[in-house]
Amino acid sequence: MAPVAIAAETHAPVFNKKRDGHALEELSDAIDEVNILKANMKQEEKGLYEESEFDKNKDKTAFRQYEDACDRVKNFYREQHTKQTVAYNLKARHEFHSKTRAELTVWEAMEKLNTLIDESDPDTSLSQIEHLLQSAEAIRRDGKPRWMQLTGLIHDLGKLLFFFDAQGQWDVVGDTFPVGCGFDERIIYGRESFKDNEDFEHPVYDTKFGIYSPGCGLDKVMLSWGHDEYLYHIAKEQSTLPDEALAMIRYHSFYPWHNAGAYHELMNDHDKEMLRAVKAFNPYDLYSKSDGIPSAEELKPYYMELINEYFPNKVIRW
Ligand SMILES: O[C@H]1[C@H](O)[C@@H](O)[C@H](O)[C@@H](O)[C@H]1O
Ligand SMILES: [Fe+2]
Ligand SMILES: [Fe+2]
Repeated sequence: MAPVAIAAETHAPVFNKKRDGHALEELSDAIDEVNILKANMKQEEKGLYEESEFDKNKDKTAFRQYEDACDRVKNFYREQHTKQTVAYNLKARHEFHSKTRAELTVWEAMEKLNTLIDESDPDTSLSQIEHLLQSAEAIRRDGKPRWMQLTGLIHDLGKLLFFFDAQGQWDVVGDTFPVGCGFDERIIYGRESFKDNEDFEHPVYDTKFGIYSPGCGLDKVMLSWGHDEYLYHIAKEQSTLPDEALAMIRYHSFYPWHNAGAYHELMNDHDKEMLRAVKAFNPYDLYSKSDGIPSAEELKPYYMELINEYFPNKVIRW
């Protein structure tokens, strides 16, 4: 018997490159399509303030332990609390409004951020794109509104500042606090950590209301300059995100306010409503840091659609 006939009788799986290669390609295209459809399936949306499942099983005592933090974090805050002054704040705001630093899509901005490791953060050493996707995915899994999922995805994009006008990380990352009124004990490492700041014990800037007045509203208050303030201005001008989203962006690092209850006497009625929104956002930012690492490539189609929904111009002026 000829060898060819034996192969045919035993049905040996002979790979035919032309025929089978094509079938494999089609199969892999079909799998890609199913994945994209799955990612795009719109879930039932829950309300912003509806009870959340997300942080129920998180050990909250495992986060933000600043007394036990490493020197990298302690040194960061010593420098930040020394250099964030009224004078610097005015200068940084002026510089911000004076030019466009770059033109990038939201996704390109996320990719650019990928090399930055945040020195102020005791809870994660992941790259920023991973942290952004973790936050967005936690919000999405909980069925929260689409605009909030997008807010999770972009909330730290202001850290791009580091690649533009920043003087280090101290004017980009870390918790925020007001300048121009008294440094509150509830800021990380307390008042003592401001002793080398030129505004410390200043006759106006370091008094309870300083340059502000009771109930004046946080819009009038200069928060220390960094990623929140920077992205807030960009999102306010270039997106259609609602006020709650803008507040989540502007105040998410203002822990002395949203977490420790400081500076409440500066709030107006609108701020009281916004405080609820910021508090609803916070667990997804903080506790998602211990979740698994999401795959940017797989999630990209879903989030691209969200980005296009709220940023009418594809290219953002940074
Ligand atoms: O270290 C972190 C980090 O920089 C975050 O992006 C910021 O939002 C937090 O407030 C801060 O504690
Ligand atoms: Fe942040
Ligand atoms: Fe964050």
